[in-house]
Amino acid sequence: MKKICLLGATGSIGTSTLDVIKNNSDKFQLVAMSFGKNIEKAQKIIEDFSPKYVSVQTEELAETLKNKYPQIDVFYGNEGLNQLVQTDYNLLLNAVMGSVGLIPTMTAIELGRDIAIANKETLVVAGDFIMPAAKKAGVNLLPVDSEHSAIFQVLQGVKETDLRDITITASGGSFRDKKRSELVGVSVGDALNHPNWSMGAKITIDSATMVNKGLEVIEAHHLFQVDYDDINVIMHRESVVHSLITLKDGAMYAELGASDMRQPIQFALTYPDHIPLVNEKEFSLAKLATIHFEEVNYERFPMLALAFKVGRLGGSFPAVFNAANEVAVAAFLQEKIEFLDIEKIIEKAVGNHVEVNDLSLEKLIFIDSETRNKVENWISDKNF
Ligand SMILES: NC(=O)C1=CN([C@@H]2O[C@H](COP(=O)(O)OP(=O)(O)OC[C@H]3O[C@@H](n4cnc5c(N)ncnc54)[C@H](OP(=O)(O)O)[C@@H]3O)[C@@H](O)[C@H]2O)C=CC1
Ligand SMILES: CC(=O)[C@@H](O)[C@H](O)COP(=O)(O)O
Ligand SMILES: [Mn+2]
Repeated sequence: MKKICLLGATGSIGTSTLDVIKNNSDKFQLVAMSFGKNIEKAQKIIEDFSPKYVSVQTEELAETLKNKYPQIDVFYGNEGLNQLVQTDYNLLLNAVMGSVGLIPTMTAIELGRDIAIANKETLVVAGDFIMPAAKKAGVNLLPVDSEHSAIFQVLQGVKETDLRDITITASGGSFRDKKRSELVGVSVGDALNHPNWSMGAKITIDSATMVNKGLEVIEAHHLFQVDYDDINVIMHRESVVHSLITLKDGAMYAELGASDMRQPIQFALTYPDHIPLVNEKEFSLAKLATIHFEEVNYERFPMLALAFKVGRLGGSFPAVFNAANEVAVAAFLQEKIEFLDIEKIIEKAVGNHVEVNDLSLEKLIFIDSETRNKVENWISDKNF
C-alpha cells in the first residue's frame, strides 16, 4: 500500500487524484491532505478518505476541523503545509496552486520522499535548487503536468544521448482565435472558458495569456535538463498530442490521448507501471480524423517570448515573472484589472528587476514575496 500526501486536495488536480486513489484503494491510501479554504469539499474528502493529517490555510478553519474531527492532526497556514509534508507517507503529490508549494517540496526532498509534481510554479521559481537537491537525496520527481508527463512517458527507454530536442504543444487557450485588438475588455467568464481542459481558475487564465506555456518551458528545462535552444513550442488546438520528443536521427515519439489528467496523475502514482484507468474516456483517432499544428505567433503571445527570455536569463528572473503573474491573475479574477493588464504588470516587474548575486533559496523566497508586495501596490495605485 502506497501512502499518499496530497497538497491541494480540493482543487482540480486534487479531485482527479482522489478519483485515482478511490479507484485503486488496494494500492493507495490518502493519509495526509491539504486544502485552502473550501471547507465543504474538504469535509466530504475527510469523510470519504479518513486522512490522519490535514492542513488548511487559516487558523479559524483549523479550529473548526479540530472540533469536528478530534482524531485528525490539523495544521494551518504556510507552516502547516510544511508540517504536513513531515508526516508519515510514501509519496507526495504536490497540486497546490502557486509558489506556496516551494518550501514543502524542498522539505519533502530533504526527507527523501518521492514527489509527483503538478505545482509547476515551484520548479519555475527554484528549479536550480530543487533539481540538484532531489538528485542528491535520490528522490524521484515525477511530472504530472500533461506535457511533461507525456515527455517523461516517451523518454522511458530512450538514452539521454539520443535525444535531440523536445516539443511542447499549446492549445492557445480561451482567446486563441482573437486578435490582440479583440482582447480589450474581455470578461473573466470568457477567459475561464478553456477549449479543451477543465482546470483551476489560475491555470486557465495562464493558458489564455500563454504564461502557462512559458512556465511549462521553464519547468521542462529543469525537469529534463534540456537547454532552452532545444525546447520548441507548437500550437496544437486539439490538445490530443500531449507533447513529443525528437531523437538525433529525426524519429519523433509523441504521447497522445484524451484530455484527462487522471492518466498522467495515475502514471506518476504507479510509475514505472501503466495500469488500467478506471472509467477511461473514449478516445478515437478515427473519430478525431484531423489534428492541426501551427507555428507560435510570438507577437500575439508575448508572454511566451518573455518566458523564454527570463528562463535564459535564469537566476531570480523566473521567480519575478512567476510572482508578478500570480498576483496579476488573482487581481484579474477579482475584476480589479483588465486581461491585458496581466501582461503589462509582468513586463514591468521583469523590466524593473535587477539580478541578485549569490542567489540562495532564502533570497528567492524573499524576491518572490517582495515582487508580490510591489505588484499589489501597483495594482492598488493603478500604476502599471
Ligand atoms: N488543473 C490542471 O489540469 C493542471 C494543473 N496543474 C498545476 O497544478 C497546480 C494546481 O492546479 P489546479 O488543481 O488547477 O488548481 P485549483 O485552483 O483547482 O486548486 C488549487 C488547490 O490549492 C489550494 N490552495 C490555493 N492556494 C492555497 C494557499 N495559499 N495555501 C494552501 N492551499 C492553497 C486550493 O484550496 P481551496 O480551493 O480549498 O481554497 C486547492 O486545493 C497548479 O500549479 C497548476 O499549474 C498542472 C497541469 C494541469
Ligand atoms: C492539462 C495541462 O497540463 C494544462 O497545463 C494544459 O496543458 C493547458 O494547456 P494550454 O496551456 O496549452 O492551453
Ligand atoms: Mn500543462
